[in-house]
Amino acid sequence: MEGDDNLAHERNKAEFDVNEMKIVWAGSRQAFEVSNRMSRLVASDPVFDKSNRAVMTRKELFKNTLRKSAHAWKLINELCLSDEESTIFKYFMDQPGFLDLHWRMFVPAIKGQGTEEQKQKWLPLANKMQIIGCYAQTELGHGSNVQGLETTATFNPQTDQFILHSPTQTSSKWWPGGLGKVSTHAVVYARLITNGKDHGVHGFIVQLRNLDDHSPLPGITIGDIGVKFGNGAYNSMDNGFLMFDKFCIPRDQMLMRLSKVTREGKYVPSDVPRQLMYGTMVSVRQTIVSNASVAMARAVCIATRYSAVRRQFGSQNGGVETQVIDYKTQQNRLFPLLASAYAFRFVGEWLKWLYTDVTQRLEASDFATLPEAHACTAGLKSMTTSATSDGIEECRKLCGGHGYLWCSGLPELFAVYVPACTYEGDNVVLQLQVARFLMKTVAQLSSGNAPAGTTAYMGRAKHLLQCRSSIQKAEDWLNPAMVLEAFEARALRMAVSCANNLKKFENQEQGFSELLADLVEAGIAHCQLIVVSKFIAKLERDIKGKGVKNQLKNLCYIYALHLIHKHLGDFLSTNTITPEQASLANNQLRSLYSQLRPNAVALVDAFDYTDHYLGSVLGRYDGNVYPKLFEEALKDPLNDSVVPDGYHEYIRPFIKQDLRSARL
Ligand SMILES: CCCCCCCCCC/C=C\CCCCCCCC(=O)SCCNC(=O)CCNC(=O)[C@H](O)C(C)(C)COP(=O)(O)OP(=O)(O)OC[C@H]1O[C@@H](n2cnc3c(N)ncnc32)[C@H](O)[C@@H]1OP(=O)(O)O
Ligand SMILES: Cc1cc2nc3c(=O)[nH]c(=O)nc-3n(C[C@H](O)[C@H](O)[C@H](O)COP(=O)(O)OP(=O)(O)OC[C@H]3O[C@@H](n4cnc5c(N)ncnc54)[C@H](O)[C@@H]3O)c2cc1C
Repeated sequence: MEGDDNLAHERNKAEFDVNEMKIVWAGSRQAFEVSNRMSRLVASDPVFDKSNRAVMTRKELFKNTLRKSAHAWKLINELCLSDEESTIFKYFMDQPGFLDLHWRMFVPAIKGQGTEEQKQKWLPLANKMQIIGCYAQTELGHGSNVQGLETTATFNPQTDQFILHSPTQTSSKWWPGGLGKVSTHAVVYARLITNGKDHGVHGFIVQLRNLDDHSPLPGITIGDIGVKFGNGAYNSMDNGFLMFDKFCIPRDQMLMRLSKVTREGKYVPSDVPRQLMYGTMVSVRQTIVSNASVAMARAVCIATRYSAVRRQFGSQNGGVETQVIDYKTQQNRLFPLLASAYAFRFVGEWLKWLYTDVTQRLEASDFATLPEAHACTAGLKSMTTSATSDGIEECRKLCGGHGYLWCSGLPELFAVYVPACTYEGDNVVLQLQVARFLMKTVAQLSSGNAPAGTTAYMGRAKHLLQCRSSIQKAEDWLNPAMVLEAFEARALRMAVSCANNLKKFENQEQGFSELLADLVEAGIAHCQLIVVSKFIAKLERDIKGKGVKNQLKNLCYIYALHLIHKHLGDFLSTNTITPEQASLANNQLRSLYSQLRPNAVALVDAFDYTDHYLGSVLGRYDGNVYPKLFEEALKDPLNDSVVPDGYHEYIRPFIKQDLRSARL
């Protein structure tokens, strides 16, 4: 059977309304319409071609990214795209570049931390891209430990200026995207010093380059930090370094919405939590969770379509071979990833709601939910990006040898995606923030304060610490209350176990250091509970379309039960379930895989990705894999000539046994 016949046959088997599922995936009919229109607008424009990124030199790749960015900006203006449309348009451009940092970090940092006057001055320039900005926080010596940054901003009352200085090599800014070659400005984080006193890290708007000829301003040393992981991939981004040599900026360029420095040099501390200074990171972490579902879906779409096209073994007497998607091992690796894509989509929707809610509360000076918002954004960013990076790599392996080809789309996707485990907060460091939050919540349980939000379940500690799961047969694992209870009991018991172990240490910080590995596991268990509970909550909503809810139910329970299988040690060692109940979960999982199987291709079609966005010969909508693999191979520059360059110098001497003449 040809690839296109395979996929057409798969699509005919679907038991649900794919068009309605597309709307559930997009979040609303309107969101679907925008996403569909923007992705096709990008795909139809030859400037956004991505086919030769792997064979471009770094300079070519970078210049091509500038070209794409300029073209995108021109189209956004000509077509009067809304903010929502232009964000999605840039996303489907699928080209990491300075625009990401300008719009996602520089502009939000000014919006969140600038005074009204500062916003009035800087935002119109930034919104029209008359200045281009980046987010310069990380230094050569410190990234995770923000309080350990070394760059100084010393107030000089004589000139009413701050003097920015990099006192050591390790204080050089290192990593900011867009800094190396493009940005004219940056929001720079530096230690504020007034009257010889260090007030800790604060944000400043700093001009870096001359607006006429783009040269760095005197007192500024700046450049790109060099080639990063993978061909093409994130190398389109100019991650940069920056050093200040007593560089002066006016006082009104300190971001002063939170704390201030007066004309006399008096420091006026913030009367709101100083952590609001970290607000830009919280906002980006929230969007990274939604992006995780997109990246996971992209990899899964490629692996699912290819698994339906690919056949190996199983033929008798020359008949058709088995589609590899029919092997239970393939399903056991692939279907949980498909379920994870949907799970991350829905938790991303919820996190967006939570973030909007906390933002509105902060505007009304209600800071009560800030720790929860920080824990959720940090923990879910960590959990979903780790799972997605691993998932993309698993999808590559699911595609066998061809998955290793650049044109499968998976190596580049992995190389672009994997730094998400590090940027915007290292995943272990962020998960430890969740653990701290959990330890505080557990410590307060005896005080009578009922925990709220995502830790509300801890208020039922008495029950959850001693309950035994009442699962008796495999179908019980489709009971939402029973599944939730298992995840709640496991998460609570792991957190309480850490808290009890902490008590054994006289010094709590030392205890925390000793127990770091267990604390991370407790944080992950809590985050997995959040994802499962938000998926279950989604099923309780009104979901339209023939068979759509049924498919979502299958995916939800596949997500939950595969986690039980993967983290069985946690569930058994906390006595949350018995080995027999675990075995029933496995039986149920196998049955769910069989139910999902005929719908697999339609479930990835529901992502509505264009072939342009997927960028994969293996994941093509028409399944026409083999002829296109040949086409791609023939395009490789090595195939430009039949006899390769270097033949006469380095190959012929071997064959003719005249190695003395080889030019070594
Ligand atoms: C194939 C091609 C595909 C192409 C695809 C293209 C698609 C593009 C999509 C792109 C998507 C996104 C683009 C993003 C681009 C990424 C850019 C990356 C940018 C960066 O990385 S910027 C730098 C980020 N840096 C960090 O994240 C640093 C991490 N560290 C910290 O955040 C903190 O320092 C900390 C570790 C969390 C805290 O450390 P510490 O405890 O020492 O901190 P403090 O003493 O300052 O605070 C203590 C107190 O405060 C609480 N707290 C900490 N942070 C926050 C917060 N943000 N909000 C609220 N509260 C906070 C902390 O919990 C403590 O509370 P406690 O006292 O214990 O109650
Ligand atoms: C592609 C990319 C883009 C980036 N873009 C930007 C940008 O635009 N702007 C910007 O300012 N920065 C940017 N960064 C920097 C990024 O935010 C930092 O690299 C990140 O915050 C991690 O910090 P680090 O590099 O100092 O890691 P480190 O903290 O040095 O981590 C090294 C190891 O130590 C472990 N570790 C560290 N602290 C602890 C602890 N307390 N407990 C247990 N383990 C610990 C970590 O888990 C990790 O395994 C970017 C980075 C990358 C890779």
